[in-house]
Amino acid sequence: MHTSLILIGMKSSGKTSIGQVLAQRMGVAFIDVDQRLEAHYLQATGTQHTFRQILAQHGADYFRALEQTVLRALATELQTKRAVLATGGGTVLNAENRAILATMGQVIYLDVAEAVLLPRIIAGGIPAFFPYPDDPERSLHELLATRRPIYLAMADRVIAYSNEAPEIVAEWIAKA
Ligand SMILES: Nc1ncnc2c1ncn2[C@@H]1O[C@H](COP(=O)(O)OP(=O)(O)O)[C@@H](O)[C@H]1O
Ligand SMILES: O=C(O)C1=C[C@@H](OP(=O)(O)O)[C@@H](O)[C@H](O)C1
Ligand SMILES: [Mg+2]
Repeated sequence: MHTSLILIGMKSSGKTSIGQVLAQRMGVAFIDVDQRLEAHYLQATGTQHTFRQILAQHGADYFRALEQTVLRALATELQTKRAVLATGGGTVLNAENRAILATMGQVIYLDVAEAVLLPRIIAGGIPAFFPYPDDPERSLHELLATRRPIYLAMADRVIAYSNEAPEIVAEWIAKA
């Protein structure tokens, strides 16, 4: 079944915020890979941690393995359920993850300029995966240089926006 909408894009591009609004508007379930990862971690360890804490404490390899486990389970779940799925910014870096996402539905890339992303990311706190913690601008620039071609190649649709509210962007996605 190819009816779910999959949101991909850089950290703070609005996948979670827009996805929630979009799912409500469409009357379908909202699923966030990072939230599922937190739930999986809680079940496995008995400890309640945010996805940021899991990444910071256990490192990227552990985080990516957990993310893939969650995605494999979601592939089965979305065979019988229509949803808006918000991925994490790095979910599509893995080839198997990309193949799984492609089976789930229409992939939408939220393409947001660096100048818009940077203040959002700084406001949220520099993520553990940024290569230069003291230079978020350079970190973001390098990450986007690597990731943007992957996001573009994987996307069925590209939604470019800058400071429009999640409600507005959700409306564009739902109407097109
Ligand atoms: N359209 C938007 N306009 C302004 N701020 C936004 C918008 N979308 C998200 N944000 C802010 O950016 C941060 C990250 O948003 P989030 O939805 O978690 O993005 P993602 O899931 O892509 O990392 C949050 O603080 C959120 O309030
Ligand atoms: O870009 C990334 O590599 C990541 C983005 C995060 O999700 P959001 O893009 O929803 O913030 C989360 O999965 C993790 O911190 C890694
Ligand atoms: Mg998110």
